[in-house]
Amino acid sequence: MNLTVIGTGYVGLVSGTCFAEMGNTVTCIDIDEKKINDLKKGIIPIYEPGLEPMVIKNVKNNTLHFSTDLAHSLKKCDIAFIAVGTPMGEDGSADLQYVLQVASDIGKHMQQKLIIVDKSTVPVGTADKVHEEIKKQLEIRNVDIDFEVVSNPEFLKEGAAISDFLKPDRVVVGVASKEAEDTMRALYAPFFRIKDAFISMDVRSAEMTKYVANAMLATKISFMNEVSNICELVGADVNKVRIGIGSDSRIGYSFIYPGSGYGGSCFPKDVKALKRSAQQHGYTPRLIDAVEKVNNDQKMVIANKIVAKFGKDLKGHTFAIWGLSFKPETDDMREAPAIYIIKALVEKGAKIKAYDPKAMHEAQSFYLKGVKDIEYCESKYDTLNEANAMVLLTEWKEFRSPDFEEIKNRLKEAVIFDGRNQYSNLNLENKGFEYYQIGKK
Ligand SMILES: NC(=O)c1ccc[n+]([C@@H]2O[C@H](COP(=O)([O-])OP(=O)(O)OC[C@H]3O[C@@H](n4cnc5c(N)ncnc54)[C@H](O)[C@@H]3O)[C@@H](O)[C@H]2O)c1
Ligand SMILES: O=c1ccn([C@@H]2O[C@H](COP(=O)(O)OP(=O)(O)O[C@H]3O[C@H](CO)[C@@H](O)[C@H](O)[C@H]3O)[C@@H](O)[C@H]2O)c(=O)[nH]1
Repeated sequence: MNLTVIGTGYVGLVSGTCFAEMGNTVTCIDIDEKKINDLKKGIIPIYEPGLEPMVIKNVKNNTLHFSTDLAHSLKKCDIAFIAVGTPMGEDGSADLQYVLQVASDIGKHMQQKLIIVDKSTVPVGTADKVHEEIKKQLEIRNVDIDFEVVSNPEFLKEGAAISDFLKPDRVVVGVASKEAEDTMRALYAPFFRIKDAFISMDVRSAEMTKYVANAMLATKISFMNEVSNICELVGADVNKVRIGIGSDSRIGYSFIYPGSGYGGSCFPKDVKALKRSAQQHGYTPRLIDAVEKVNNDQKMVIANKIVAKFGKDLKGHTFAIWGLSFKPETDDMREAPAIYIIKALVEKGAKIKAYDPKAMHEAQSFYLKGVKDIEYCESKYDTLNEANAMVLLTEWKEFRSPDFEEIKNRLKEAVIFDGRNQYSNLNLENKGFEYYQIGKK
């Protein structure tokens, strides 16, 4: 098929590349000219394992193209995907301005029958708004072209985006016609070599499914974080409790890791948007509200432990931060707990020495820009010199089994704050460390 993917960010670039990999001819469109020019030169704007070689291969094979010219791409197109951002608006609801701008652009330029697929995460009812906007533009042009708006929310995780897209647990598609369903089924058929996981439903239910999936996962995390705080008070070990409950197949092990709270470009904004949607319909969501509140507090648990150990005034103290991105295997720092924790420590007078395998540029140039007293180091060990403690915030693989003798030799005091419980099994106290983790005293 000939596909146009509009919005070449995490979702658009990964989806477009994977569709090309499966034999389709794809044009990825963006309004960011620099991004498109870079991509044409083989420069990939994000770090995502496996993405770069796949982009380069498909560009070489002429199956993947990058352009800013939507009108041209729509001339020969069977399906157009909308994959632009839906950031948090001022009142917490999803900001639809980019989605509706794209709808308007499609309406201005489409030439023949088209399926428009909404891949961005959007509130229930957005497909109707996209439909209206396209229809409005067609009426202005005084043309009558057949089209359908389909919902196809994306469930990929950053850091594992390529494998999630190529081997999805399921593909959810919201359609109004059998024809659109058949086309979407044919597009995704090559992704289901082992087991058919294509789920079709009505458009509104598909739109809702995306928010509910993210809110459910966020709920599991906040629940475990709340449990971790109780564990500390009653003298239990959350790491053992996690294994104890996860072994029940009804509960399962996934997404019950306690830590410094969930971050990223999705959970924080999508939980808020679902809450806002409910409120707009006159319902006060209590559980979803609590999920958000627990998460906001959880980001500060490690900072509070540091204050409890070193005092409220952290002047003259230096902390070695290991990990800045919101999770491992990505350079994405959107809503990363590290932003909040570092700012809280600096506000109390502390100096920071930070290292992250991939996210230092993002931190320096944007997310922690202007925050004084941060030194970015070339390696994890370089952060430790003159530091009062090491603070682990992202569980990158290279942090998993470090040389603890080296850590002890370099630190001023042998103190570790572990915001992701990476070393909970290692008996660091026996190695001479004062060790603080989440959910165990
Ligand atoms: N990042 C994820 O892991 C993930 C996973 C699943 C779903 N989602 C959802 O997918 C959507 C996109 O997220 P993202 O992380 O890829 O966003 P992103 O910010 O990385 O990328 C969005 C891109 O859209 C471009 N854009 C904006 N307006 C445009 C226009 N009028 N025409 C063409 N391009 C335009 C921007 O320049 C940008 O490159 C969001 O709704 C998000 O919630 C994201
Ligand atoms: O047990 C866990 C699992 C995750 N996290 C945190 O939760 C956040 C989100 O992690 P993850 O879900 O792995 O990454 P995302 O890339 O944000 O992916 C989520 O958000 C995407 C965007 O909507 C969805 O497509 C994915 O299905 C959904 O997992 C991160 O800060 C993690 O550290 C925990 O604290 N404990």
